[in-house]
Amino acid sequence: MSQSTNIVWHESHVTKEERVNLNQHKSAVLWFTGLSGSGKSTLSVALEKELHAQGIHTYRLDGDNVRHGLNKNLGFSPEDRTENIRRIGEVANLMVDAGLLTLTAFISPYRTDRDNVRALLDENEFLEIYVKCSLEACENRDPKGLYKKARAGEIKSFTGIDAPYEEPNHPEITVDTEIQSLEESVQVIINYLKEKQYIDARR
Ligand SMILES: Nc1ncnc2c1ncn2[C@@H]1O[C@H](COP(=O)(O)OS(=O)(=O)O)[C@@H](OP(=O)(O)O)[C@H]1O
Ligand SMILES: Nc1ncnc2c1ncn2[C@@H]1O[C@H](COP(=O)(O)OP(=O)(O)O)[C@@H](O)[C@H]1O
Repeated sequence: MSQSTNIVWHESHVTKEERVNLNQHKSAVLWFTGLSGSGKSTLSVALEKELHAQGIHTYRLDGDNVRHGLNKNLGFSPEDRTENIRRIGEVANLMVDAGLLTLTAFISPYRTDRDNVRALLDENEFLEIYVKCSLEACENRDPKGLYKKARAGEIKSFTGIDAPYEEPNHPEITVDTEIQSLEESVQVIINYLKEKQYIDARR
């Protein structure tokens, strides 16, 4: 990869802290990770709707706006998945700088890749949310019919079938979508954000 030289950082006259003060809530990344079909998209969409209704400035990154655009040159090899997550981490970092509660919904199967994104951000700005769901249940849901194709050998290197998924060791939040309803999972996350004062408990 080519490296740019002679690049000078130009400081902004509006800081992240000033943007956060204006918004009256903290900025951070809510990083959803889990198997395909575990509920990352469903949950992040529902959570964003709720946060928006409470006056929180949000943005959601997911396959639709990333793998069809910024990362459309990437596939599903281990190297491409790593690059996918690296770029998403950089974009999420910019969004946090912009003062947003940023929700990301990617399988992000490798612990090291997720930890590298965590390391990019300031302390307490990366909240790993493990969307827990057994492979069996994800496969039964199969909302896009992809597990069926993977089992038939039509899709290679499918996460959980013939590509790995590394569970988080110490996620800030775990939701189990086999046990909890969508509404319960959303409430667990909202409660965490209030308890840790990312958002005002009186909202
Ligand atoms: N080989 C393979 N493995 C896993 N997933 C596959 C694959 N091929 C296509 N898809 C579809 O792409 C979605 C996952 O993209 P991500 O960007 O989240 O993947 S990763 O984080 O880079 O691993 C994933 O979407 P979700 O079901 O929303 O997770 C699938 O719909
Ligand atoms: N408790 C739950 N939480 C989230 N999704 C659920 C739950 N129970 C069933 N589902 C269903 O599981 C599927 C999850 O799909 P999706 O959100 O696309 O997952 P992912 O983004 O992780 O691939 C959806 O069809 C959703 O309706």
